[in-house]
Amino acid sequence: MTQFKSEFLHTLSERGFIHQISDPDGLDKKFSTEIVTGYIGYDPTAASLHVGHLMQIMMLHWMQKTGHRPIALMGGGTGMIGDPSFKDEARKLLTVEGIAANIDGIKQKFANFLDFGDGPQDAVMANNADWLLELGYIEFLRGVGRHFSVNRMLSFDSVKLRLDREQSLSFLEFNYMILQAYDFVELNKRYGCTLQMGGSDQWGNIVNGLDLGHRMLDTQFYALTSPLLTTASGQKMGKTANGAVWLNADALSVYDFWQYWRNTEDADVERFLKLFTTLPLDEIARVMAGVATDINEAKKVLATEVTALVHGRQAAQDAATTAVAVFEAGQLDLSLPTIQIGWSALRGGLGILAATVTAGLASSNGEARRHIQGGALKVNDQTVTDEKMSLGQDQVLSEGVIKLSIGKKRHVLLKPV
Ligand SMILES: Nc1ncnc2c1ncn2[C@@H]1O[C@H](COP(=O)(O)OP(=O)(O)OP(=O)(O)O)[C@@H](O)[C@H]1O
Ligand SMILES: N[C@@H](Cc1ccc(O)cc1)C(=O)O
Repeated sequence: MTQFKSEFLHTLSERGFIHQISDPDGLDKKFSTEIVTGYIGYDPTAASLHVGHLMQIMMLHWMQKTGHRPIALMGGGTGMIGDPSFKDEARKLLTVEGIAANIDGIKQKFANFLDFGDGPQDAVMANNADWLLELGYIEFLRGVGRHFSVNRMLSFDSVKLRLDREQSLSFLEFNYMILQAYDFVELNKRYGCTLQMGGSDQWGNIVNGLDLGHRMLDTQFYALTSPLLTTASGQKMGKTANGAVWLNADALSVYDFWQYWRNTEDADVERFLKLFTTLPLDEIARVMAGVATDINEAKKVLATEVTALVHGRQAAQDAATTAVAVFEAGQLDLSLPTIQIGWSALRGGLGILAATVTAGLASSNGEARRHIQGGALKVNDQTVTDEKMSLGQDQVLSEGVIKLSIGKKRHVLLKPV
């Protein structure tokens, strides 16, 4: 591990955030001697950010914690195009209304991690729609486009895959790199920003910005990327069989979010404590020292700390309490994720396959059937063996709900209304 002198790079390095830096010594010196302004961009591709983005948010958080100024950039303009980096096909084009709604959805979470304001170390929220949407085409090509070599743009790994497979890379997508590079220049003009960070898939886009800063402003910019995380078993971090692990509670319940972390593989616990919590390293060492007797305690600390950062301490503690009630005391806990169903559906008899899909515990009847065949599906803690079973009023417990479970850890309450 490189020994950095600045608190920011030292912190990032010892917690496992650094994949690549464009000029490590120069950047270290800069962080040691001045307040640095740096940014990360987030395209509004969904109404919530997911756990993959969390690492990128934590980097901004550490920037501010160590006395620097982070910018969270919403990609209201770049979201109109879609970043082709390492994607094997074009993303679906988002509508203008969809982008606005997604930005509303993802914006709020940043306040849990950053303090926004007008002071020199206060975080800034910007939106590249403010400058990208009003660019004049010819003027832009003459002012910015002339600095880009198509030959070089085609040489980046981020687009190689498409070209090698002879899959189409539209001209629209090909422009993405230039616009992200231009954002860097614009953020420098507006806020004195000299650093761009992102996941390692962003390297190509970021170094294009470095070149453009040099050519247009004769200013040195810096790039810092984090590794793209995979779990110990090789899965892309943040994606589960049921979809992404969203940060917004209306997209994934706080309880399910807590459970995701509680289910961390043993080999990932320490790494994730460093990346996704703000616990000091000596505290993490203390937590890990207890692992020899019970790694589950460390997983609970991880789950509660990450959930507290993302959803607040109270919600995290409630989720932890619910989990204890559900797994350790075997009680029915009414704060489990609950889905309302009509009484009329229940009176007519609700097929177990449809009920499992409605509860979100399977994405299709076929998957629900496989859960039953594997002995994983339970109704009110009783294993279901008959896929023709139907749920009726008899299954409604005194608490007014029917409990559906897959295995020991996924539970949903169906509440007839
Ligand atoms: N597993 C991860 N580890 C670290 N950073 C990640 C991870 N996943 C995503 N990111 C960061 O978040 C940004 C957005 O990622 P990405 O575009 O892959 O997410 P997405 O919108 O959910 O797309 P998709 O589902 O198509 O992969 C990336 O540029 C990357 O920097
Ligand atoms: N390209 C980034 C988002 C981004 C957008 C604009 C920027 O200036 C920087 C980054 C991503 O796909 O995650």
